[in-house]
Amino acid sequence: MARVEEILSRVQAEGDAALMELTERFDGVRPDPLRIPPQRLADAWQATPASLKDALRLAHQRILSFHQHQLPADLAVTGPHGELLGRRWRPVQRAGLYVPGGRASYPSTVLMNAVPARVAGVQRLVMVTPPGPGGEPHETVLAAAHLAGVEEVYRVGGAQAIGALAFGTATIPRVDVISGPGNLYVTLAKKAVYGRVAIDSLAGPSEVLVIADHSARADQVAADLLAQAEHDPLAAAILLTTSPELAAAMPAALAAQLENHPRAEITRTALNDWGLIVLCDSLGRAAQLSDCFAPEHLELLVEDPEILAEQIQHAGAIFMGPYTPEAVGDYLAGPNHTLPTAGTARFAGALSVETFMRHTSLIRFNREALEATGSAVITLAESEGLHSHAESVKRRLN
Ligand SMILES: NC(=O)c1ccc[n+]([C@@H]2O[C@H](COP(=O)([O-])OP(=O)(O)OC[C@H]3O[C@@H](n4cnc5c(N)ncnc54)[C@H](O)[C@@H]3O)[C@@H](O)[C@H]2O)c1
Ligand SMILES: N[C@H](CO)Cc1c[nH]c[nH+]1
Ligand SMILES: [Zn+2]
Repeated sequence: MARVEEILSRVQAEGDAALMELTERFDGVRPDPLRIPPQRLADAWQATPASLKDALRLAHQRILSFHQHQLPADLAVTGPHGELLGRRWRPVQRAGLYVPGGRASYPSTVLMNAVPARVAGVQRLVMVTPPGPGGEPHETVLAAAHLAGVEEVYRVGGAQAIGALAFGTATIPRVDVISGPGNLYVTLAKKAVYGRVAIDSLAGPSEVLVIADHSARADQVAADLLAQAEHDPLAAAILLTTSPELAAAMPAALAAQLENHPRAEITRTALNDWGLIVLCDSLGRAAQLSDCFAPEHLELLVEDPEILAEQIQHAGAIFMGPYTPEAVGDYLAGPNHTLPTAGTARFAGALSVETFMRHTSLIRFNREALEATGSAVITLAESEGLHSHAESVKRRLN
């Protein structure tokens, strides 16, 4: 946090100059100019191989149709005296979309950020993402931005990008909401700027917790654990199982898939530091332990996952049954893959259309309503010692 605060202070004080200098230091590239020309996004889409275009279109379509169901409805309630009480939803004006890009590239996160923002009706989408070693973000990230209708992309990442979106610089506009996942620096920066801007959640290094019984296959459990461990050395991969045979088979199953693994170093570090296999005496006990951790992703590889899911209180997303590897949720199931981590699923949920909206209360009293309730308002105001509050009602009633 001390490092992040130093980065944020520099961005606030020095603006674009700090973005150049910090990106050069952390990403090895001076991003001058910061903005990716809009035509580059269209060109990247044109250059995308047909099979990848099809996969992106399928993901986009499924994510869009799921998020369209999330649009919240306005509320209009008539009180007992005919007074109007309501709640009205409106989009924020500007959204900052963080797309990670340090240890892997995340075109899927472009879609997971941009689709709900567009469904919400946000006017201006400002995407930030770190430049790769060649100086530009990954080609497919740019292509996905084009597909999702994002035109404004800046090649800056890390805490400095979050600072730019929160404070604004000469080039990057200050936004109302920052969404999107990232590593520890990004996540702590979002936490630090919260209050100046809204954020979706603390969606940091990935986590998976698998609850498995005797019906689960060791190789599939291993693949699912490795799939999150490979994101980041700080990723967590935990298995809670009631099957001694499965627990005993796991070390060999993991080792086999780690052989010649292209991301073996990151993955091994994550497993060593944040990996765990726990033998539980019942599925109920496993559910309790899972709730203590409140995982970002919870997989239920058990005979009756729906019954077990009912017992779970805290999880960012629950994946049920043998045909639901967590990876389907990462890419195209439909619900958002940007999810709270580090125990914050106790009080936060997935990025959604509401992330990019806020609601305003509406109240319209008529004379009858004020006459019926005014004396109670006066009594309450006087009990709080707030003279003019009471007066504002009295002057209408008299
Ligand atoms: N929770 C979720 O919903 C979710 C979804 C997708 C990805 N993720 C997570 O997102 C993260 C992506 O991380 P990443 O690193 O690949 O990309 P990233 O874009 O989050 O971070 C890269 C940036 O970190 C900064 N950085 C790196 N080292 C630094 C240092 N020593 N000091 C200051 N800044 C530094 C650099 O500016 C760099 O641009 C992973 O942790 C992954 O698990 C989470
Ligand atoms: N598992 C990540 C969320 O923790 C999301 C993701 C994107 N691409 C692959 N995985
Ligand atoms: Zn993933």
